[in-house]
Amino acid sequence: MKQRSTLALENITVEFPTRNGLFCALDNISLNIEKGEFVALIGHSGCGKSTLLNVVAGLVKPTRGVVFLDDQVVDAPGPDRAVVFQDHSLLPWLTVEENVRLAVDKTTPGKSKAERRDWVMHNLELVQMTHAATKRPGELSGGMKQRVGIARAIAMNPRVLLMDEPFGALDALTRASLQDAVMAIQAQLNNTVLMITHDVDEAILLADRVVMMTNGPAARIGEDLAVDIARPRARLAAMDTAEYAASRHAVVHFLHERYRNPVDQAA
Ligand SMILES: Nc1ncnc2c1ncn2[C@@H]1O[C@H](COP(=O)(O)OP(=O)(O)OP(=O)(O)O)[C@@H](O)[C@H]1O
Repeated sequence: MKQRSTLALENITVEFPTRNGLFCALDNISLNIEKGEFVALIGHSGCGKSTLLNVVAGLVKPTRGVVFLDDQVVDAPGPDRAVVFQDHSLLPWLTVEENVRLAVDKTTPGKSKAERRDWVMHNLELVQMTHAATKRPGELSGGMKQRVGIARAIAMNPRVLLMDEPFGALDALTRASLQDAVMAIQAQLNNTVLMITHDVDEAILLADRVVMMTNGPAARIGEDLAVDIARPRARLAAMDTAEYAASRHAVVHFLHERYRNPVDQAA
């Protein structure tokens, strides 16, 4: 029998009850992600990306279908799947260090206090935030808060990192610097990642595969594109490759020709 992928979504359908009856958001979606793979999920607003990520996070129960993580059924939130949201969701009354330590305390109960502190600082170092360890979120820029959110997620040592538009609220330069940080961390830790983005360049630069969703209702996976650009990927050099241009063309064609934004179509 064929072995299941590390993360296996099998025939996921999500229907939401609404005042006008059932609304089918996702229709029979199957997706396999291997250990260490970085998958970007892209599609127009409202197609169902967050719903799919929330199913994997255990925050939305599928109407039909099953999610397996290392062959175990996933049907509730758990520390094996850390989520980074667009809004960093740090606790404002705790320092940077305390915010990360909260997650570490929950997920590594066996470690001594000193070990946990070292682990917190190690993860802050990965996102280059040790200098701000004693600051509170209110004293940080948006990009810095998002770095701490990423440190908190990876400090949980999750089997899968789920990112829902993690850089969506940042300006272009800060976004680029965070993308570089995530690529560096990925190269070091070999995380398994599912990331939602609206940004074609971000998807291609970061991901091993770009999974494109059709417009809802009843969204499906329209195309699953492997991005064959060698790693490590230096931004400018990667963008100059023929593979980058071909991948970009495929995604733009999908989003703006085959499955145009339903808002534009209605105009
Ligand atoms: N709890 C709910 N009840 C009813 N409908 C819902 C619910 N949650 C989501 N939907 C609908 O399901 C569809 C998919 O929503 P979802 O938030 O997953 O889309 P998305 O692709 O993440 O959008 P965006 O890119 O704008 O964040 C939308 O039409 C949305 O209105």
